[in-house]
Amino acid sequence: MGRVHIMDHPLVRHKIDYIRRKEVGTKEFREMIEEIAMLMCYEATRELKLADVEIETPLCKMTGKELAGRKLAVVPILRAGLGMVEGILKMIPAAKIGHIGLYRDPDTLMPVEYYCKLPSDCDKREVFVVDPMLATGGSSSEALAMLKQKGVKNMTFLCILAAPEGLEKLSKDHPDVDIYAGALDEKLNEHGYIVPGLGDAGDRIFGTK
Ligand SMILES: O=c1ccn([C@@H]2O[C@H](COP(=O)(O)O)[C@@H](O)[C@H]2O)c(=O)[nH]1
Ligand SMILES: O=P(O)(O)OP(=O)(O)O
Ligand SMILES: [Mg+2]
Repeated sequence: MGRVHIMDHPLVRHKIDYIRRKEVGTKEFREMIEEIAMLMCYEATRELKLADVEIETPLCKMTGKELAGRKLAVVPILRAGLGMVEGILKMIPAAKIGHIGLYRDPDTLMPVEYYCKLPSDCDKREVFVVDPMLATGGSSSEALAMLKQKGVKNMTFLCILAAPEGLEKLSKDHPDVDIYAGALDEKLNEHGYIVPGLGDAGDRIFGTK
């Protein structure tokens, strides 16, 4: 059964509540999304497997540890997920990157697919799927389903803000996937926006509004 982890680190909380402010501009918003993603990645990789490795320090030989097991991939849901990629790569620089393009139809709130390009060996990798906003859960649930169709079995989903509705849908549709959320907000409004939220993450990251 996948687990839901709501971050409780003071740095994450401080940074999230900072960028919620409507006066925070594109440059600062983008930089802080990256920093939050980096901190969340640190937590979400806690259970990666290690193996022994023989090394030599300037003083002596020792048995050290190195990452072992499955290789990693990061898959942002376009566009907004792109804002989290650099932060995650700071922690796991060797990860490969796939892209899933989904936009949310403004009337139906249903996800519409427009792009999918994944590493060819994605099915053998541990995949971190990222989108800053888990609102209705439609986009992230669809993205995870697309990845499962390509044979991916090991996935973790990371978002910066989650609404209760999205968390419920995603954990019901994909009970095998661990979910990490920077903060859990109160509700969705009638347009499917997270409240209190931070607005449209894609527009704030790319300055398109
Ligand atoms: O407050 C919000 C809510 C949503 N978004 C964008 O929508 C999708 C996720 O919406 P779902 O309803 O969960 O499919 C996400 O990719 C965001 O780009 C937002 O920016 N702000
Ligand atoms: O989910 P949307 O429609 O908000 O997409 P984008 O991330 O491109 O703003
Ligand atoms: Mg958007």
